[in-house]
Amino acid sequence: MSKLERNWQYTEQYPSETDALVRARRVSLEIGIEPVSRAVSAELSALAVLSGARAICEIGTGVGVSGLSLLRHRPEAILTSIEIEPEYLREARALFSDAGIPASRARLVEGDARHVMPRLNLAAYDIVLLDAEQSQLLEYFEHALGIVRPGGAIVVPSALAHGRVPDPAARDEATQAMRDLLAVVADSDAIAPALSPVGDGLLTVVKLGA
Ligand SMILES: C[S@@+](CC[C@H](N)C(=O)[O-])C[C@H]1O[C@@H](n2cnc3c(N)ncnc32)[C@H](O)[C@@H]1O
Repeated sequence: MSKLERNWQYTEQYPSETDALVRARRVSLEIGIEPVSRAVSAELSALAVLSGARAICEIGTGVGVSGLSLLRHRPEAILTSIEIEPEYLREARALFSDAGIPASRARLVEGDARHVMPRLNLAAYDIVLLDAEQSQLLEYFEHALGIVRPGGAIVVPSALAHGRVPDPAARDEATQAMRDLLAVVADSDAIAPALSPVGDGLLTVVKLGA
C-alpha cells in the first residue's frame, strides 16, 4: 500500500458515526446507492457548524447519509432535500424519523432537481450540496449559484469520479461534466473553489460577495 493510500484509508476510518448514520449507510449500500464516505460525512458535519447553517439544500437525497451528516450538529437547521426516486425517499423519511429529526426540519421533496431548483428562494441557503446525476451537474450548479447566499458554500462530492477526472483517457459524459464544472469554478472571480481528495473527491465552492 502506498503512503497516499495509507493516508486515505486512515482518514476514512478515523471519524466516528452516529447509529443513525451507520444504519443509513447500511441501507444505502443494500439498495445500491453510493453514499458520501465517512470522511466526507464528517467534513459536511463540520461545514454545517462552521457556516452556522440554518438553511441547507441537498440535491440527491439517496436514503439520507449526506443529509443526516449535514444536520448532525445543527439541530436548528432546516434541510430541503430533493430526490427523484420515490422509494429512496420512503427509506429516507423512515431513517430521518428514526434519527429523531422531524419532517419539519427535513423537508424531503420528490422530483427532478432540474425542475424543483428553479422554484427555490434565491440567496436563501447557507449550503447547497450537489450529489445527483453527474452529467447534469452544470445545470444544478447554475441553479445552486442562484439559491446559495453570498458567503455560502456549494459542495460537490464524487468530484474525482473514482479517478476518472484526472485520467485523460476517461471521456464519458459524467466525467466530462465534472471537468467542465472544475474549469468553470477555477476561472470565476465570484467564487473560491477548493478541491480535496477526501472520499471520492470533494469540491467546495464558496460564493464570494457581501
Ligand atoms: C449518489 S446518490 C446520493 C447519495 C446521498 N447524497 C448520500 O450521501 O446518501 C445520487 C442520488 O441522486 C438521485 N438523482 C439522480 N438524478 C436526480 C435528479 N435529476 N433529481 C433529483 N435526484 C436525482 C438518485 O436517485 C440518487 O438517489
